[in-house]
Amino acid sequence: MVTALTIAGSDSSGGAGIQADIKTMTAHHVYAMSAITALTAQNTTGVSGILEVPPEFLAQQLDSIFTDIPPQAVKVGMVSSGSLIAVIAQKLRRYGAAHIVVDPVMVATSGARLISEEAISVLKEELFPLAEVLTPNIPEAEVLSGLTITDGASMERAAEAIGSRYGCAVLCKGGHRVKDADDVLWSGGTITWLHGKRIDNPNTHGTGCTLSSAIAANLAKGRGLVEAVEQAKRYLSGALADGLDLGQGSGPMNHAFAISGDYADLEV
Ligand SMILES: Nc1ncnc2c1ncn2[C@@H]1O[C@H](COP(=O)(O)OP(=O)(O)O)[C@@H](O)[C@H]1O
Ligand SMILES: Cc1ncc(COP(=O)(O)OP(=O)(O)O)c(N)n1
Repeated sequence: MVTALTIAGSDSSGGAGIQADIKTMTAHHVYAMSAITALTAQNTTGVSGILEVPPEFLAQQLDSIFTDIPPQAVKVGMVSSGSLIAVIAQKLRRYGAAHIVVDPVMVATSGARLISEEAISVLKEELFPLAEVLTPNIPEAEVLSGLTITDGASMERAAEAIGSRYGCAVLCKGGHRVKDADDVLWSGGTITWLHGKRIDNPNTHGTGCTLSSAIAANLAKGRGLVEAVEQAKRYLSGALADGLDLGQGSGPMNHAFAISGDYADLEV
């Protein structure tokens, strides 16, 4: 079975973070493993608390995983401190991890800040150079590139600036656009637009986590980057279009939209 690992924070409401990643990888028939960086007390209306794991314990989780079931791809999500990022980079290097997707999570939809200022510089120095692809949303791409993004051309410029600086591909996500949901991939000097119809659904909690873990699942299966991103976007759009409506704020998507869940006729 194809295997993948998510290194991210736990979302108690199940729509983002580790929970979204495991659901997404499972929906792709990929065996999902996790290394938890922090617990969040969170629901669809906001984040009320964050409890980071000690760096030594994150290291222990990563050693346990890599020495037993090596993942064929790794997704890195919320990592709030520089010391945790340094541990991740050291372990990914040591074990020669392949197909690393880094979602530079900074702020949740609800407005909660999920990374410290010092951690952003460690992210850039230690983790970005190991990544196959980074997946910033528009505000994150602005922070990382130092450019203002107002349209498709400036999304392309920001993706190129980040990608050429850190030597990896960059998917600048367009969920924060108004009329469409077009994302742009910059990879080795080539621009590929992934056009997405804007779905009229206010429940977008965890879209970024879901997209990045779907990309990791597809890379783990051996797909090339462009195809992995295209397939991931298709999955994300399906989960969003399913129209799940839970909670009082920006709710989660239906990660299981394509799974029947009916095993009555299964012969065992
Ligand atoms: N309303 C929407 N309709 C269709 N796709 C969307 C919508 N909102 C977000 N997306 C898609 O979800 C993915 C995550 O994007 P985005 O919301 O920008 O990331 P983040 O969750 O990190 O802020 C992207 O592929 C984006 O185009
Ligand atoms: C534990 C945890 N990790 C990440 C996020 C942010 O999720 P993301 O999909 O990037 O973005 P939003 O959907 O929240 O905009 C989170 N909330 N919790």
